[in-house]
Amino acid sequence: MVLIIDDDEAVRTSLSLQLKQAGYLTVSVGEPSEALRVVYAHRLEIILMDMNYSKDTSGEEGLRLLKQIKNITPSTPVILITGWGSIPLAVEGMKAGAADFINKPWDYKYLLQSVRTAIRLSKQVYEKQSVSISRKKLDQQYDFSQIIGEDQDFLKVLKTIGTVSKTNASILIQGESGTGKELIAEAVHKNSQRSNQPFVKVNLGGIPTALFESEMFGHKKGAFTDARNDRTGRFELANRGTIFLDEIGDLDLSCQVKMLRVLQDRTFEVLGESQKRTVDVRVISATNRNLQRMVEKIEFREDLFYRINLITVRIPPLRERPGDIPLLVDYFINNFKKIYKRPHLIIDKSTMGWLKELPLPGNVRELKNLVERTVLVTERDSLGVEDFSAQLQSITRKKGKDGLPSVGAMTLEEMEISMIQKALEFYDNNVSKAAVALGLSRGAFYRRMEKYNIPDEA
Ligand SMILES: Nc1ncnc2c1ncn2[C@@H]1O[C@H](COP(=O)(O)OP(=O)(O)OP(=O)(O)O)[C@@H](O)[C@H]1O
Repeated sequence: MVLIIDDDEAVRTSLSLQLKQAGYLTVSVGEPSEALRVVYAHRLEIILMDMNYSKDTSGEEGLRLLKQIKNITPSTPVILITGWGSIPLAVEGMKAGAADFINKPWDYKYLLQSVRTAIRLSKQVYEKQSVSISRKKLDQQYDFSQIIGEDQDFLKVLKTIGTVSKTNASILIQGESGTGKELIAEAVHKNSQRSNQPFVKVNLGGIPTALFESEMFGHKKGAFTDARNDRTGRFELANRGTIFLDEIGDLDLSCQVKMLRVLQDRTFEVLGESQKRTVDVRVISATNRNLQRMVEKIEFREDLFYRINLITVRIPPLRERPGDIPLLVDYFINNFKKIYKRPHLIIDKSTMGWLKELPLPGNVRELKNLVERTVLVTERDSLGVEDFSAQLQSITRKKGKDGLPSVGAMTLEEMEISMIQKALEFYDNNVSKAAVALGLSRGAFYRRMEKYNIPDEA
């Protein structure tokens, strides 16, 4: 798919028409924030983008957007298109990673040639990289023993974290729910020089704002009414080791300031104590939200964003790496053989093929739960499509007396994702109608779509 970004509707329409005629699928947007949403949600062949989005004709906005895109998806080629083309801007754009630079009004033939060349070159680079990343080689260098996957995009993630694990660089792990963010964070720690020191996980989404400081920095007895004893904060517990800040996108603005302070100078104050304490931690953060977009909407502090993402990795959702599904299923089955003492469990090839086609919005976690439930419920050792599909239905359709799935069948988040997808399907991707049906405003509905990376197909 080709993404076209231009604030001029006429340009979007004519580019889209010309590319469609040449056989490309296109999606067009009018402003940078929308563009980033598409970049996060889709795998794109190429991006064609304007350099100016307001009255300012310096091309600065375009350069900023280009850098953001390259940060998210370095391998996707980007062609810059502008009516104010100038050599210095072209040079700046190429330096920032653009594949080509075209002036408006463009020549149709040249445009197509440029698009084709950029796509071909990026494929060649991709293939070269594919050859160079081998799972075997990575396993010789690093300990990724609990992590299954051979997809090239996934291996790129492993290669990056392997390379940076020995440094103290802060890492931001982005990915949908259940893609293995925590597993990757643990692997960074395991492969670092801090591996013998603590790895402390904090679920920031689960800490009420009022308790944030006491939880993160600790308190002295009597610091506030309920402080009956001294308490050690998470940062101190992680001293000399790694702190894993999960769901960092859920932190509210007041807590973000406090987090920024400790991350900036590695000092903090225990509640009820006036002296500052120093801590030595490596910081790994994770989120399934689009932080870049939150920064634009002033929901996430830009300074904190830059502080946590010296290195960013995006774990591809399972639907982008279906080839890993059989490997994961085999791995889970082998584990369950031991755990449930069923040494003869097997799955035939056609069942594996069927599993590969499943949408699995809950990613690896959903697949693991599905396999486990099927193993538990099926008495036969040979597991077939009907056994898995019965369990799938039991998640999506089995209702308790009260009309809800049975407890343990689904997490609240999985239910929310399923309901949003169902409403979109029912209303033929009409977001307004789907939002009303679920009792949400359009904005709130979009925020959830973005949170769960549900693409806007309208
Ligand atoms: N590549 C993988 N190989 C083996 N197991 C995996 C892999 N990825 C994920 N898992 C397993 O799937 C489950 C979910 O993984 P994890 O908790 O790391 O996901 P997450 O992205 O942190 O999820 P959330 O965003 O909901 O916190 C875990 O049981 C984990 O061990």
